[in-house]
Amino acid sequence: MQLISATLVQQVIQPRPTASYKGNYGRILIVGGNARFGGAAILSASAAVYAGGGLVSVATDAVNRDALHARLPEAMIIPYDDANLADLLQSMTVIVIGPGLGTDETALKVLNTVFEAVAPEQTLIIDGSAITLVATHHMRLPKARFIWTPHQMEWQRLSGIAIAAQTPAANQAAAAKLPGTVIVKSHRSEIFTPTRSYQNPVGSPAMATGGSGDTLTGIIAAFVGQFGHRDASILAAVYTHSAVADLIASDHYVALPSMVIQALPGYMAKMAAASAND
Ligand SMILES: NC(=O)C1=CN([C@@H]2O[C@H](COP(=O)(O)OP(=O)(O)OC[C@H]3O[C@@H](n4cnc5c(N)ncnc54)[C@H](O)[C@@H]3O)[C@@H](O)[C@H]2O)[C@@H](O)CC1
Ligand SMILES: Nc1ncnc2c1ncn2[C@@H]1O[C@H](COP(=O)(O)OP(=O)(O)O)[C@@H](O)[C@H]1O
Ligand SMILES: [Mg+2]
Repeated sequence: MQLISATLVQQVIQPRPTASYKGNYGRILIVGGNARFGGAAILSASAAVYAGGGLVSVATDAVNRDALHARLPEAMIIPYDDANLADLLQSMTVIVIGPGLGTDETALKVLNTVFEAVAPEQTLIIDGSAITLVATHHMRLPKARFIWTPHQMEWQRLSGIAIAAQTPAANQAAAAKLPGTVIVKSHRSEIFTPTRSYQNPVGSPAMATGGSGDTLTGIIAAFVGQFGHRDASILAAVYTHSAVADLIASDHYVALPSMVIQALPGYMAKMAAASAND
């Protein structure tokens, strides 16, 4: 299993071309946030904006509108039960579904809408409640460029492998049965692409707080939106999430998701400058 390195991150995060605009950096839709877990969608969307996503929209429970606008005016909003959701989905580069979505009937309906609308060239990041829904309802998967981001319990539900039996070899075999890339999150997350496996060498228990995984989904979405859907973009996103948290944890006991999000543009500027100096 190969370790992800800072060098790879510097290769991925390049200075932006002068002649570019928001349309060059990805159209991202975050689908999630029910009445109870609105914060998860706000964190995911905030991470996508602060990690450089060009245009970020959120499909969420209507009750989250004011909080999202107040916290993140850069994001656009649509209620996730709006009849126009299917049309909006078709214009996206990257779709994240699951942070705070919940697992009730509304959530299942929203997930079905996304599965019906998604096209093969679109990136679909499946996280949180959406993983639990796919696992419990044994849902048929559409054609798309999948990225799965289960924590160990979600991975147990999806793969059938008990947490204690989640060895790299067992995880790799189960990941190979799923389309796309699987990120099995833990204190040392493992990333399985269709052909290779990697481990994230950074990160700490300062990240062990609700919302850390929601934040990761937004960073992955922004990196794929800006730097293309390739293994390097996904690996660099995983590393960046933890490396930023490590910087914060050097003088803070906890690296809260909101703190990580705030620190993303500064970290990315340093990586881009390092890549420009190579
Ligand atoms: N601010 C918010 O609105 C937040 C909403 N969240 C959302 O809440 C929904 C439920 O997600 P949860 O992950 O809380 O619930 P889950 O029920 O999916 O997983 C939590 C359960 O798994 C167990 N577990 C074992 N190993 C674990 C591991 N390595 N990591 C995490 N759990 C492990 C826990 O003990 C617990 O019983 C998701 O949609 C999620 O996105 C969470 O992200 C927390 C923050
Ligand atoms: N002890 C730890 N060391 C390193 N990273 C951790 C640790 N605990 C949690 N993380 C990271 O935090 C994130 C947690 O994701 P998840 O459980 O989905 O959070 P949530 O759903 O609450 O947002 C993952 O990226 C995981 O790798
Ligand atoms: Mg999660």
